[in-house]
Amino acid sequence: MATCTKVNAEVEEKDDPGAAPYGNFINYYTFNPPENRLSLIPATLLQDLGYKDGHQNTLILDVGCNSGELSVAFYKHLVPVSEEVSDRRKVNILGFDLDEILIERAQQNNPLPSNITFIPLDITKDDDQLQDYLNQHGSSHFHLCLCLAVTMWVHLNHGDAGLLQLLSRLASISQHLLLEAQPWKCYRSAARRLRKLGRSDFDHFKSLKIRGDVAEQAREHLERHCGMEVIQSFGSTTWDRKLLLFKGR
Ligand SMILES: C[S@@+](CC[C@H](N)C(=O)[O-])C[C@H]1O[C@@H](n2cnc3c(N)ncnc32)[C@H](O)[C@@H]1O
Repeated sequence: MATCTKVNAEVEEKDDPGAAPYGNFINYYTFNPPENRLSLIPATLLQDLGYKDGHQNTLILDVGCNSGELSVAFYKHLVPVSEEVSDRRKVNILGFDLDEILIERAQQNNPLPSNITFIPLDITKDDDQLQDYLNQHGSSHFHLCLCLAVTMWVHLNHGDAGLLQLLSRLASISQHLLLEAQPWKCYRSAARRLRKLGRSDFDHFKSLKIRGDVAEQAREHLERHCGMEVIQSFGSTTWDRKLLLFKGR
């Protein structure tokens, strides 16, 4: 319990979470630094998934990348600076977020613009940009998709159907999916924060049928309806959230 509540307390002090109804906190990485997740993910992940030896081009998608710090740190974690330039060219990340200001910051601070691209995009809207990116890179899918700390925001703002559509869409364009779903206690905290600010509740909070163990229900959907299966669990983050790796069957 402590982790989520602590974070929420910090958020309440540092900025106005009511102004971040999509989880688009302006200083997210000051209270959840990339290391919190990266310490659980092996630096050999791409080799482990069979992507580095002779693979032409490895494409990674970072869903809801906020200001891009985790995308950059993830890239550096998996592709060490010491590697040959030709190897670096083979791994590309596309990070996107619905918040254009966060994406501008990500673009301005991007240390590897030939490998990492940031674009503004709302995943709940039909958009050709992901397909365009895949076409440009001559691939029919992303090899690895990161969906970290995003599911709750799509769920609260777009309901059960929105959450399931998000998972289905990501499964349809990814070979592997690394998922960190926020647990139910975070939903309650997010809704409480909004109420405390005198704003109306998230549109869907009270009517959600997917509640309780959200990560488990996300897993069931991916396995039963999207042709994916869990191949690894990287344990739980310091915020008590599971990091699950799925693979398309
Ligand atoms: C809590 S932050 C997590 C950032 C990052 N994924 C991480 O784990 O470090 C959630 C991010 O998801 C973004 N987001 C929420 N709904 C989205 C949507 N429909 N499309 C794209 N981004 C979205 C928010 O703007 C926010 O930056």
